[in-house]
Amino acid sequence: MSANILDGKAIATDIRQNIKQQVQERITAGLRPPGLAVILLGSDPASQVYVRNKRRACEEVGFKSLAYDLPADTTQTNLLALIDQLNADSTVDGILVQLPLGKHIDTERVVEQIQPDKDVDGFHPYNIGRLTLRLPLLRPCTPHGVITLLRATGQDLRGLEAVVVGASNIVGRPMMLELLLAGCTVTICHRWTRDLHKPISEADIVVAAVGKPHLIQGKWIKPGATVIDVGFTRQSDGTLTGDVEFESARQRASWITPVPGGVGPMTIATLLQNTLYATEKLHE
Ligand SMILES: Nc1nc2c(c(=O)[nH]1)N[C@@H](CN(C=O)c1ccc(C(=O)N[C@@H](CCC(=O)O)C(=O)O)cc1)CN2
Ligand SMILES: [Mg+2]
Repeated sequence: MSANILDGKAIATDIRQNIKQQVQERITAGLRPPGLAVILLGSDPASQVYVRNKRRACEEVGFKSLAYDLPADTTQTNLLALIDQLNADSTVDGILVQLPLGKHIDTERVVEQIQPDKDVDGFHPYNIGRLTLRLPLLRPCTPHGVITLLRATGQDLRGLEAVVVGASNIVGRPMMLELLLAGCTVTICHRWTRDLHKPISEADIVVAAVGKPHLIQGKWIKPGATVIDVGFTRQSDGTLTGDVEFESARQRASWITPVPGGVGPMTIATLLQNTLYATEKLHE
């Protein structure tokens, strides 16, 4: 068996095209474009790339993009004051602070300063609480993007056994909640999990979100399973490697995401969906 490739890049392109059309319809109807403010502290090269891609994506679909590039030593007080200013700006529908932040900043405090109806990353405790209670509003982009990919396989997700490897606040934990909401039976593995092999070998869906190249061996995958690789590590030769042994997993799975071009592009497409949702459903 050789798995079908779940082409996140192509699916994300379709989503972006669809959003662009909806924005054009808004403009034609005399409505304002959605506005997204993206805040970057410092000059971490990877964060700079992600932020540049987010701003480009905004411009491409016709959103108003507000860019705030602040020095690495910006104080928490000044960052909170900028967020307050954006919270009060009625042309801003979404506010995003690129993570990770420096050690002198309390990330949770910063995230909580963003008004929940403008929290297009879906990281605010209010939005995570809503997702936990089956009342989602703004949902974390990468996990919700993974659900979009799983839906694209055409499978009924209800009753499937899903394993999430990695329990981060950005991906693993909200991924567990999204899969639960979709009707899966979910197991979450983390740094203290003693045996990864057993739950993975029984899973219909494996979502790997650790950031350790080839942590998940291809021979562990249950034949016919769907494998979603959220991890990406840049190797010394510049290539990107996922958490899953791609070639051997591909021989057993029915669907698998590539790295790059799988989950990554879905994160930004979902961010655009969240911003449009905030504009139309939360601010009008
Ligand atoms: N405020 C936030 N910070 C961070 C988030 C987030 O969702 N919100 N997620 C990650 C970084 N991230 C977006 O910010 C992100 C990471 C990777 C990709 C992506 O497209 N990956 C490509 C490969 C990119 C490459 O060549 O390096 C892929 O997998 O195809 C998009 C967004 C942490 N911070
Ligand atoms: Mg910190």
